[in-house]
Amino acid sequence: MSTKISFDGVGHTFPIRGSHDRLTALEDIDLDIADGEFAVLVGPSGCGKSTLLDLLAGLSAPSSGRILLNGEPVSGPGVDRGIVFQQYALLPWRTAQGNVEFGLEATGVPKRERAERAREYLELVDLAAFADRHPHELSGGMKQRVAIARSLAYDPDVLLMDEPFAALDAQTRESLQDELRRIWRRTGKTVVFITHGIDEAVYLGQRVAVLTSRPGRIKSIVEVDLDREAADDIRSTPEFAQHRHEIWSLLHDEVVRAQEQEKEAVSA
Ligand SMILES: Nc1ncnc2c1ncn2[C@@H]1O[C@H](COP(=O)(O)OP(=O)(O)OP(=O)(O)O)[C@@H](O)[C@H]1O
Repeated sequence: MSTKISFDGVGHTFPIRGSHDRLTALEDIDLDIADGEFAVLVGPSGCGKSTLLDLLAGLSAPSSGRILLNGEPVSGPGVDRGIVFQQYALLPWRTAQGNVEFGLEATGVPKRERAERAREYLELVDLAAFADRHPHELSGGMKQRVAIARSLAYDPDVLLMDEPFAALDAQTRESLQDELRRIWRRTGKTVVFITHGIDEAVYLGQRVAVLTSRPGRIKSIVEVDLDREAADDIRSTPEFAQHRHEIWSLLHDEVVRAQEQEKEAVSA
């Protein structure tokens, strides 16, 4: 399968307030993601996951190294990448339909086609019946489905998801995980998904990249090899538990180190 995204020696630093030093958030990230792959990034708090996604989204430029999308350096945001954040970022004064159409307005899709396409993507996330509702009339899970529909409606190549289900209750999260896998299989998009949840990573990812504590580096990449047809409840199988434990073990030391870093930062 062809490579869709390449992180090639990517590093990123931020200025530290009141100091001439800089904080190294990411260091020497090398990672290739294939066209159509579902890649998950996990790592301790503050290790640079969101920074990595922002760089891929083109919201900022890496301090070192380069990021290639379809072989071309990322030089800014583009409609080839859809982003879904933890917070829904929906426009409160627009209906679900209006929110999905909003993404299409910027891309110059004619009005009638916008309405049709928004309808189609609301159907894809099972929300056609709620097209006329405003965000305050929707549950958290529904809002996040609208956000996913909005990102998919302008047909990006790549879907970037930064802890999109973190604010949801456990049942809603699991049903959205199923829905996302179904959408991914149906659309063939490349997905880069950030999470704190090990179960979520194993359930969703074809590969899970585990990052170190700050500065974030790739510690290990775990291939998730599950026979999803074999069990109704895949999360309770021994294979699932084995993958879960492998990632947990890789993360454990990094989380301890990240907590120490946090304590040092508070007492500095
Ligand atoms: N604009 C900024 N200016 C200065 N420091 C920043 C900035 N953005 C992020 N950082 C720092 O860079 C490091 C990485 O942050 P980032 O948000 O990418 O981590 P993360 O892994 O996504 O964390 P979490 O899992 O808690 O969301 C943190 O130490 C953070 O404080």
